[in-house]
Amino acid sequence: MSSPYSKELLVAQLAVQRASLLTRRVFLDSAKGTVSKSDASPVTIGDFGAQALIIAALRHNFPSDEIVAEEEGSKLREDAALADRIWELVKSTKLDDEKAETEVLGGAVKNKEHMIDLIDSGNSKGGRAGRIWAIDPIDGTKGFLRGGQYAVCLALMVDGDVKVGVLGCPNLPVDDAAPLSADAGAGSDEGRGVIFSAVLGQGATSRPLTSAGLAGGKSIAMKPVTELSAASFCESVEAGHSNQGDAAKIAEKLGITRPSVRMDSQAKYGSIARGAGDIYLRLPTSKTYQEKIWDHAAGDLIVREAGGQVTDVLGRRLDFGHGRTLAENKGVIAAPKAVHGQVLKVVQEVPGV
Ligand SMILES: Nc1ncnc2c1ncn2[C@@H]1O[C@H](COP(=O)(O)O)[C@@H](OP(=O)(O)O)[C@H]1O
Ligand SMILES: [Mg+2]
Repeated sequence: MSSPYSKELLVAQLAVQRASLLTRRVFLDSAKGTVSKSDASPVTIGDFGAQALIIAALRHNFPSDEIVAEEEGSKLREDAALADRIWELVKSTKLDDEKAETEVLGGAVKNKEHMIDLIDSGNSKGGRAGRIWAIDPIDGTKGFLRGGQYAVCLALMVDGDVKVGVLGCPNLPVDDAAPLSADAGAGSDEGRGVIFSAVLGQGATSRPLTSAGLAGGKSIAMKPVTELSAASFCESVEAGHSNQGDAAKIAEKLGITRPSVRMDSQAKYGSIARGAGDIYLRLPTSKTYQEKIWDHAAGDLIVREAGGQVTDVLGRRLDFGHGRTLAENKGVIAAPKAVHGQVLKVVQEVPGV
C-alpha cells in the first residue's frame, strides 16, 4: 500500500517544480516582470503565472479540494496586455519529463481565459473543515525584485492540520551543507535551486529543483544546538515584517554574537530545517497585522518534520484553521525542539513582544 498522501506529495512537488521554473525565467529578466512595485505588496507576472500553473495541477488531480491562494485574476481581466504576457509565460513553461507533465499534472492550461479562471479559483475562505490547499506563488516578492531569496509555497491542510508541505527555493544552494547566506548568486542557477518537502509523520526531504518528483530526495534534519550562544538567527530582510530591534535584544540575552542572517521568504524555514541555520524569529511589528496562512503552512510542517518546534511568540502552535490568516497567532518562533522552550522564555522577557 502506498503511504498516506503520496499522490498529493508527488503532485505538489511537480507543480512547485514547474511553477519554480516559471519564476526563474521571470527572475532572470532584468525588469523581473514587475506589475506593481510601489505598494506594500508588490506583484510580478511570475506571481500570476506560477499560481495558474499550480492551480491547474491541483484542479486536474483533486477537483473537489478548496484552494486559498494569494493572487486574484481581476487585474488580468482589465488589462489584456498584462494577461497576454502571463499567458505567453504559462503556455511555454513545461517540465522536461513529458510523462510527469501530461500524466501527473494534466498537461497545459487550455487557453488564456482558462488561465484567468484558474487564478481566480484560489479564493477559498479557508477554515477548519475539509481539504484546503494554500498557495503562495512567489513568497518574498520584495526579495525576488531585489535579486534575493524567494520561495514557491504549497501546502495541504486537512481539517486545519497541515499534512503536506512543499517549498521551491530557486536561489538557495542545492547543497544542504552550504553555509547560511542570503546571497542569491546574482541570479545564476549554477548549483542553485532546491525543493523542500514534508508529509506529516514521514519526515522532511530536500532535492535539487531540477530533479523533482519523488526520486532523489535526501532526508534533512535540524542541526542539534547544544550551546545557544553559538546559534544563528534567521530573520526577514524587511524591517516592516519582523521587529529586528527586538530580535537583537533577544540575541543579546541568549549570548548570541553572530549577526542574524536576513533572508526573504519561507527559504528561512527550509534553511533551518536542513541545519544551515538554527532559529527563525518573526516578531510582530504591529498589533493588528495578521500573518497569512500561505506564508507559513509549508514551512511550519517542514521544520517540525525535521525535528523542530514552531510556535508563535506566546508559545501557541500556529493554527491554520481560522481562515486565510493566522488570526489567533502573533509572530513565529521556529527552533530545534530541545531549545525552543529556552528561546520562547527569552522572547517573552522582552517588553512589548
Ligand atoms: N507587516 C507585516 N508583518 C509581517 N509580515 C508581513 C507584513 N506585511 C507583509 N508581510 C508578509 O511577509 C511576506 C514576506 O515574508 P518575509 O519578510 O519573511 O520575506 C510577504 O509575502 P509576499 O512576498 O508573498 O507578499 C507578506 O505576506
Ligand atoms: Mg508570501
